[in-house]
Amino acid sequence: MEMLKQKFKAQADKLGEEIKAILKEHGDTVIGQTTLAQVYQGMRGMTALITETSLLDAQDGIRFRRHSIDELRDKLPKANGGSEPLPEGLFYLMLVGEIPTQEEVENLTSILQRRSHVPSYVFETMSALPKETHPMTMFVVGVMALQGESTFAKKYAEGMNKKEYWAATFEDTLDLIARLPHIAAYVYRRKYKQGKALQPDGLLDWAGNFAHMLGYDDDQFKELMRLYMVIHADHEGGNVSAHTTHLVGSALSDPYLSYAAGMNGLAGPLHGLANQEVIKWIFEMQEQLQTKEPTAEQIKEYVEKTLSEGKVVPGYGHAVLRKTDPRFTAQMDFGKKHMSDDPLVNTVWRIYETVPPILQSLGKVKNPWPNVDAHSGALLVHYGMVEYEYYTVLFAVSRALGVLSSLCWDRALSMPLERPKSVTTAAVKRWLNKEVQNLGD
Ligand SMILES: CC(=O)SCCNC(=O)CCNC(=O)[C@H](O)C(C)(C)COP(=O)(O)OP(=O)(O)OC[C@H]1O[C@@H](n2cnc3c(N)ncnc32)[C@H](O)[C@@H]1OP(=O)(O)O
Ligand SMILES: O=C([O-])CC(=O)C(=O)O
Repeated sequence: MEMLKQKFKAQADKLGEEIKAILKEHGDTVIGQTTLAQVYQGMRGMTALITETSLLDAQDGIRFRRHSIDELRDKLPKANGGSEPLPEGLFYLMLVGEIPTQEEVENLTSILQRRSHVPSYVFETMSALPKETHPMTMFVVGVMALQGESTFAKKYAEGMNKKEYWAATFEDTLDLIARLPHIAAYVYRRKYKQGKALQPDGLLDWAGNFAHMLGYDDDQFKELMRLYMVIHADHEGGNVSAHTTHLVGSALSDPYLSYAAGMNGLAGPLHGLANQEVIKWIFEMQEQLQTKEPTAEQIKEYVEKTLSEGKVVPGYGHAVLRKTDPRFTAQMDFGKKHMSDDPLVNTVWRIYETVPPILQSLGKVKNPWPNVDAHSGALLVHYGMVEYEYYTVLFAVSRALGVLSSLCWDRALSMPLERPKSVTTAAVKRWLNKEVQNLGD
């Protein structure tokens, strides 16, 4: 742990110096223009954030420290006998910018195991909620219950020096990542498995143990969990969950508060909740059509019905991507390898052939291609995890790796309070009518 922490600090000090030099020489350089449409329409395409852990290309998709998903699947260390990357390795990569060795990943796995204890009051807090509570709500309540454990919050209350913020954030990050699978597994077991919690297996890796605590001991499911935890971890800084975590963290809210805030954003249907919406939508289609494998023609009609009811087709479209999401493709590859004759997985692939031309024909959808959420549920259902309301919790556990390593960077680089300017439409009108010189006067 000390080695990883020192390595991170050394990288952060180096980058901090480079940023100082960049700002000294180029601080006044204009990087783009902002239009009124962008301000009114969700700030699409407006470069306004620095996030070190990953970068999204509209055509090629996400790269983590310049490594594509295919490269990660190839280069990151694997579990014994496995072929999918270990998410601990990706976390290491996002933190320090280097692909770790097998030994470095194994060390990180054991550090996380040692920090994974969750106090019983956290489970008691979650169990006070009615069983019907949405799993994401239970999960975030669990995270919030744990907030009293924050090293950052304790040290801040004791008068911590600014120079120590990064170290306290680092401690909280490791603690929280170590504990999240336990909180998440508790939610699943309580809601769907009569509250029968399963003991962790200290010999397993972080994702393998998570699968085990959920109650899925199939080796292939463990492999799926490793892949799932890698591909959902980060998507640069502007997505709702990453941006929210960063924004809330900028007020020096501790990592527990910041992560919980971000996950409330992930729980929205246009963001992470879309994965549950996809399977719900497909199950409803199967029920309405009375078939497990609808034809392309039947899917087309169902899509048109969805659109005519003023709803979006879940799992399709993206705010940045303009091609099929490589996270979709990675899951398709996993499906072809392990379950190519599964009817639900085949339906997902048939939807992929059917939906893009329909969305394209609307003339307004900027990206008619599938995103990560279009595929994930069908793989989970294959192994028996049919409780789709739970899926976003898996996403949330994975997303912790990205947003929390980013939060470490935020504090190590002394990122300031985020506070952009807003204006009213009345102010916009005054400015357009030339009644005032500057927008916002
Ligand atoms: C992990 C993730 O967060 S990935 C995204 C998960 N979300 C989904 O899959 C939900 C379905 N998709 C969507 O709602 C959108 O594509 C979003 C939210 C992802 C992106 O939104 P935007 O950047 O605003 O998309 P875009 O600029 O293409 O929107 C233009 C129009 O097309 C519509 N559109 C976009 N995607 C879809 C879709 N999948 N189905 C139907 N209509 C769509 C928009 O609703 C909008 O319509 P409007 O002008 O009548 O309001
Ligand atoms: O990038 C986005 O806006 C949404 C997304 O796919 C993610 O956060 O994984």
